[in-house]
Amino acid sequence: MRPFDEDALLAASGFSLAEREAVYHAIMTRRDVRSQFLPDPLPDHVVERLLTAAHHAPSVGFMQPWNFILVKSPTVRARIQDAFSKANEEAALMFEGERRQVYRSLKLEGIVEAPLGICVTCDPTRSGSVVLGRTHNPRMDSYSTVCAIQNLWLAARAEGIGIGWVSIFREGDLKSILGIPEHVEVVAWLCAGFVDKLYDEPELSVKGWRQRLPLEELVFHDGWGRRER
Ligand SMILES: Cc1cc2c(cc1C)N(C[C@H](O)[C@H](O)[C@H](O)COP(=O)(O)O)c1[nH]c(=O)[nH]c(=O)c1N2
Repeated sequence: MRPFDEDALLAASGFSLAEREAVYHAIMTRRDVRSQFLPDPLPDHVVERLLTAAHHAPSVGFMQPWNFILVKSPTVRARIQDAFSKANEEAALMFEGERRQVYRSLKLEGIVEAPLGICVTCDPTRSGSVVLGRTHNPRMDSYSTVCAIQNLWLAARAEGIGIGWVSIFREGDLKSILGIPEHVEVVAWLCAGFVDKLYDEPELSVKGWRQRLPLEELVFHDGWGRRER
């Protein structure tokens, strides 16, 4: 049994205290960015670091189903924003009354403001039809792609780059604008750009849309709903 002594745990991790704190700092201060993007272009070598972080994510059967479509073209980004606007109007109508008003007041994308868009896709055919670990749940390839996105998001935080995930689209619109093959899934449109400030808390929480749930309500022991240890 490992001792629960903090110094021993740290020594066993192979991380210095500062390194460990840096990991948690990136996790706790990462934010979804919609409107604080600076216009400066992102240097290619920094984008390369973000993509390398993404590419080191875990993936089911090590299938690495992702692709990253880097979109700098303002014209293409304007078309993507049109696709968002159409879907966002449909989305607004799904909320009732005052909630619809609040929804309409939220800024939910920075597609044109951010100097780089990254469309992250998942190719379910990447390593044949039978994939180790995906045999009984085909969604595992999408989950793997989401792991890559989270790696990129955290690396971006450490680089002073904000990321905003936009998902309010009809997938077919993005596919036709970007020429994505039918069998490939669009997982995310990420807005990326330098930021000089970030919200301390999720913007949706600051703006009263929804608050963070207490962790203890979400943790069960030895079965669904069991809160006692
Ligand atoms: C799969 C997925 C899809 C979306 C998001 C996230 C994820 C994980 N988020 C961002 C989301 O609103 C945000 O993560 C939460 O509000 C928590 O805030 P922080 O990320 O901690 O700042 C998001 N935000 C937004 O403004 N427009 C969007 O379309 C989406 N879509």
